[in-house]
Parts: sequence; structure tokens; C-alpha cells
Amino acid sequence: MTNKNMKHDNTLEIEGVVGRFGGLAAVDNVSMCIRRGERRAVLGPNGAGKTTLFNLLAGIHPVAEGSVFLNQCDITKMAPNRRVDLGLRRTYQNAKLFDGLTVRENLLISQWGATNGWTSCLPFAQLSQSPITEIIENVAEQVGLTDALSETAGALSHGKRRQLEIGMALAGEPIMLLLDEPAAGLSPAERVLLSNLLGMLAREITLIIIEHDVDLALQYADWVSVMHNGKIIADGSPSDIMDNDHVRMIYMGGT
Ligand SMILES: Nc1ncnc2c1ncn2[C@@H]1O[C@H](COP(=O)(O)OP(=O)(O)OP(=O)(O)O)[C@@H](O)[C@H]1O
Repeated sequence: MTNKNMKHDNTLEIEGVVGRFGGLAAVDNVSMCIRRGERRAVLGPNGAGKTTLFNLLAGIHPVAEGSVFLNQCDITKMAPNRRVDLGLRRTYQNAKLFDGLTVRENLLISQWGATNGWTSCLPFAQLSQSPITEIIENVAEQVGLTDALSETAGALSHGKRRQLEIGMALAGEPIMLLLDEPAAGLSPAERVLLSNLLGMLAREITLIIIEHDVDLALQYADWVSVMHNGKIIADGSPSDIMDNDHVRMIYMGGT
């Protein structure tokens, strides 16, 4: 696919992408078009290739075949930090936080990195003394952590750690967020909070969310892609996916 073929409302175009581990095609000829502002859920059983797909999109794992365009820019071979500069952020199955620092400091570092480049150093005095910026105040409110700004990240509950990780991604003012199982390990109450939080994110931010919890994914997704053995085996609206026999079979343990 050439840039000329890009549809203007697509933030991300993935064309025939393959990601390998030796002889295993963990992501096997995957194509997707994600519209600006879309909430796309990526479902699939363990080992389907979902996290590998995110690693290909974030530049953490090399694309063996195919192309990826972000806002019409070919990012297929681009370094991860340059993708961040273009507004792409991802979260991980296990939240990656600075556990010894406060919530405020974690958000500040993230904002600093996005504004000044990830290879620049944030002076320690600036980290501990700088006033709360408007962005950090807004982000903390968005992710429900205003009252926890002075708490140490390492002491937060699992749910709040998830909220902080999403906050850190938001502090860099992303255009696209890749969220890897944000609801994993959350209590039912924390899930509701997270679901509300995702529902309230600005529509300018495009979301791709890996989810195991089909019900949760179907609540907020505009469109759902289901992966199995590295391939997209179903793609459709939440109701299409709920009615798809192949998807049901996979989730009931079939092949
Ligand atoms: N570092 C690695 N080295 C070799 N094989 C890997 C590696 N990471 C993943 N794989 C394999 O690639 C395939 C896809 O794994 P991946 O983690 O992308 O799946 P997933 O859908 O994210 O699964 P889960 O829901 O369990 O996280 C699996 O067969 C897995 O064993």
C-alpha cells in the first residue's frame, strides 16, 4: 500500500504484517485499518499473537513483512522513540512504573520525556520541586488519581497502578494508545472504574485495546478484531462478533 492509497480518516493502517520468532509467525499476514478516534478491541485466546502485534506497532519487535502507517507516515522500520514522538503510546500487561517515585513524579517524567525527548535527562531538583502543571492536573483527574498525587507508586493498589500507567501515557498527549489488557487482574469494582475511565477519554485519542474479557471489550469497542494463531479470524461490530460461531468455538476451547 502506498501513502496515496491512505484513507484520510485512518490513523493507523496495517498491511499484511508478519512478526516472527524464528520459524514461528506469531503475527501472520495481519491487516487492519483503524479510524481516527476509533475504539478497537483486539480479542483472542492466549498465544494468539496480540502482544506481538502491539510490539510490532510500537517498534519493539521487527516487522518481517508488510507495512505500518501512522497518520500516513510509514513507521514500519521506525525506532520506538520516534513513534512516541509521533504520538503513539503503549501500556503493558504488567504496569511499568517508577515504584520509588510518587504518582506526580511518574506523571512528570512521562510528560518530560514526551516533550523533551526520551534520551534527555530530567534534573532531579526539577522532578522533586516543579509545580504541578496543568497537563498533569488534568491527567490525574482523568484517571482518578488527584487525591493520590503524593502517594508512592509502589504502594498503590493494582487498580490504581493501571490508572497511573494510563495517566503516564496520557501525560505525553498521545494521538494513539495501545492498551495491553488494561483490565487484567482487576476486581469487579476496579473494572467498572477502568471501563468508565476509558469511556471518558477524549475521542481525538484513538484506542486499540487487547482484552481477554469479551464482555468488557464489547462494552466500549466500536469494532472488534479477533486473533487466533497469529491471524485475524473475525473482524466486525461487537454484535457481529457475539454472533460469530468461529469466535464462540475458539473461546470454548475449539481450534
Ligand atoms: N519472546 C518470544 N520468543 C519466542 N516465542 C514467543 C515470544 N513471545 C511470544 N512468543 C510466541 O508467539 C506467539 C504469540 O504470543 P503473544 O504473546 O503475542 O500472544 P498473546 O495473544 O498476546 O497471548 P496472551 O494473551 O497470553 O498474552 C505464542 O506462540 C508465543 O509462545
